[in-house]
Amino acid sequence: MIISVIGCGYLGAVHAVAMASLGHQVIGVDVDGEKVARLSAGRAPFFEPGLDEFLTQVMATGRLTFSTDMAQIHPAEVHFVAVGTPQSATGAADLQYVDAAVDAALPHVVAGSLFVGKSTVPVGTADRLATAISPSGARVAWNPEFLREGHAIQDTLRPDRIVYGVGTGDEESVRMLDAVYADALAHGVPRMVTDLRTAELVKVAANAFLATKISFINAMAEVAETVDADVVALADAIGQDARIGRRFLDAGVGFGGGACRRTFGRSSRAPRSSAPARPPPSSERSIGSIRAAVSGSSTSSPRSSAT
Ligand SMILES: NC(=O)C1=CN([C@@H]2O[C@H](COP(=O)(O)OP(=O)(O)OC[C@H]3O[C@@H](n4cnc5c(N)ncnc54)[C@H](O)[C@@H]3O)[C@@H](O)[C@H]2O)C=CC1
Ligand SMILES: O=C(O)[C@H]1O[C@H](OP(=O)(O)OP(=O)(O)OC[C@H]2O[C@@H](n3ccc(=O)[nH]c3=O)[C@H](O)[C@@H]2O)[C@H](O)[C@@H](O)[C@@H]1O
Repeated sequence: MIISVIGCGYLGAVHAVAMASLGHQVIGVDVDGEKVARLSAGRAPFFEPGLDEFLTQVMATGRLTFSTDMAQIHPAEVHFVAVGTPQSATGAADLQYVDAAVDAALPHVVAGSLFVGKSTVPVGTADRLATAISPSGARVAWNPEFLREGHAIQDTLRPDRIVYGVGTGDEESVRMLDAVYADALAHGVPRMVTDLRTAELVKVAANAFLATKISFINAMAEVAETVDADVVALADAIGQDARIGRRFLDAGVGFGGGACRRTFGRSSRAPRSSAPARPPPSSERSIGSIRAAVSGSSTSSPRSSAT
């Protein structure tokens, strides 16, 4: 297939090279000329193990190019939107880059092509974009990304699941995404088809759950410290329970990754030096933070404020 990737940062650059490695023709577009120049020279603008070598190898096939010129996306059948959605001052995701990218792309897309959102967005974003995009004859799907930095290539080529959020009865988008992900699907990667809102919420829920695990083990670390117990042994022991699992149960200074912070705000735990211990985030605060991430607002309910 012919694919465009709009936004070639961490997610987009890895996605672009991974898709081209599978035989797709890929054009990556970014507003950052320096980033495009580096990628075009086969050098990643960030460190990800193996990415420079992978880029060089795939670019030699002629199937992968990068540009700052949005007009280059014209022949693409599928446009992945992978621009940043940083946390704004209110705690909500800032969607200005998503909106600007779609606005810039629209004059160049052909009827029947498909916008596929990969950026992490508040619920309702895809519906809103679909309204703006439909006059062009293009459609919208949401395909959240779960890659881990440091394992980004492997996670992109062989994710543990693929989620397609599509509009009601939109079989054509499913067919097109199946063609994009044919290799992973042929290797047994599970794929789930949901509505647009569920796909957006799946991503927020996954990050919220991971943040909850870290917050929990950090709270247990404080308890363990108080009673002179060993939190690592504790995590090993409870992690043996298949219902709990050992992963994401390493106590530390609290979650600091971009996505977990976007869901929950600041770090879940102060450094040990800030004793006395303070309680973990209350369920009330956690749910409030999830609401903000879901709705794009720190105060309103998910349904009422989704945009
Ligand atoms: N980095 C990660 O591990 C993961 C990121 N995500 C989500 O993916 C999205 C992107 O994240 P990253 O790649 O980490 O961000 P990033 O900041 O590395 O990359 C974003 C890119 O978008 C470009 N951009 C901004 N406006 C543009 C426009 N109008 N047209 C074209 N390009 C434009 C920027 O120049 C930048 O290169 C975010 O929503 C993030 O939450 C989701 C899963 C994993
Ligand atoms: O949506 C996203 O963008 C990404 O969000 C998270 O990634 P991220 O928030 O960037 O950071 P992680 O590397 O997952 O780690 C979060 C933080 O928690 C800490 N952590 C992690 C695991 C653990 O057991 N304990 C712990 O303290 C890490 O050291 C790190 O500071 C998810 O792990 C990714 O799968 C997801 O794709």
